[in-house]
Amino acid sequence: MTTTEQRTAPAPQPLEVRDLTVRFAGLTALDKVSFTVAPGSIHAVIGPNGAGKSTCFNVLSGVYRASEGSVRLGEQELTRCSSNAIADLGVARTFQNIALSAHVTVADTLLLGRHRLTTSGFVATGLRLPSARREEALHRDRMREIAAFLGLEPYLAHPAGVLPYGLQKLVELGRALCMEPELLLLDEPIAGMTPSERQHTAGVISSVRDSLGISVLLVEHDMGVVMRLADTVTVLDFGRKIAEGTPAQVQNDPDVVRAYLGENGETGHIS
Ligand SMILES: Nc1ncnc2c1ncn2[C@@H]1O[C@H](COP(=O)(O)OP(=O)(O)OP(=O)(O)O)[C@@H](O)[C@H]1O
Repeated sequence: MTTTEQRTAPAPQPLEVRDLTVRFAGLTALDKVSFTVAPGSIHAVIGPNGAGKSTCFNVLSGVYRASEGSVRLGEQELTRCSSNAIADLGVARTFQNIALSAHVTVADTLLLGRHRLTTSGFVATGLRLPSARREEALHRDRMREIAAFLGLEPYLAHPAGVLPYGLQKLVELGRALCMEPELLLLDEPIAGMTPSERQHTAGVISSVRDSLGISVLLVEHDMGVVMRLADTVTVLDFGRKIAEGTPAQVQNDPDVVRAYLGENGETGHIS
């Protein structure tokens, strides 16, 4: 079995966030937040503006350091790991503000996601030794499978940065999937999309769970999509967890309704 194949089916493990606290010069952005992302589930973190969602996301992906608390993927403690080390442990993230190059094809952008799985050394790759060529072919095959899964095959030879925004977001998702993660962190994956792009991407996200068995943690403002996709929803408000449960449970939770009512001053309806 090749290294590539070994990395494609990691045993699913829970992500356990315990008493996560983040302080920025006197402001407590996250206050003892705990939740568990069950293996193979879609877990959403929602909350009004400034609730602490991005801060949480940035700690989980190693961009911010926790002031207190722990984040574990199975037995691995992530809180003191760099972003690269967290990616090596099987956690891939997408970025809200994507910046894909107009000079790099979709295929090469997706292949960037396979970089950390490449085992051939610099010299073998540079000299195009047979072992390096075989490995490259395996990565290209897998990249094509992932592109087909996302519906991106027709665009493989196109420059990524000039595609419509919705397709660029799918390329960004594909780059993360090419890392063969066991946990995918999606930061507002459908923001800025047209209704049909939103529908397609929501379908892709549920297939990531159902067909690939990858756990998904997402931060998303579109409540309709969150309520349709998520198995579990954690609700933050002013850095604290105020509710957690199935979409139906949190939708009817008085604290959640109050938090959103405070924000929009109108209906407090979450849908
Ligand atoms: N790097 C930082 N330095 C100082 N304060 C920060 C920093 N990042 C976030 N904050 C503050 O932490 C709090 C939580 O912000 P965060 O961006 O995590 O909320 P959010 O729920 O993602 O909001 P939004 O939905 O508007 O993106 C806010 O008061 C914000 O101003």
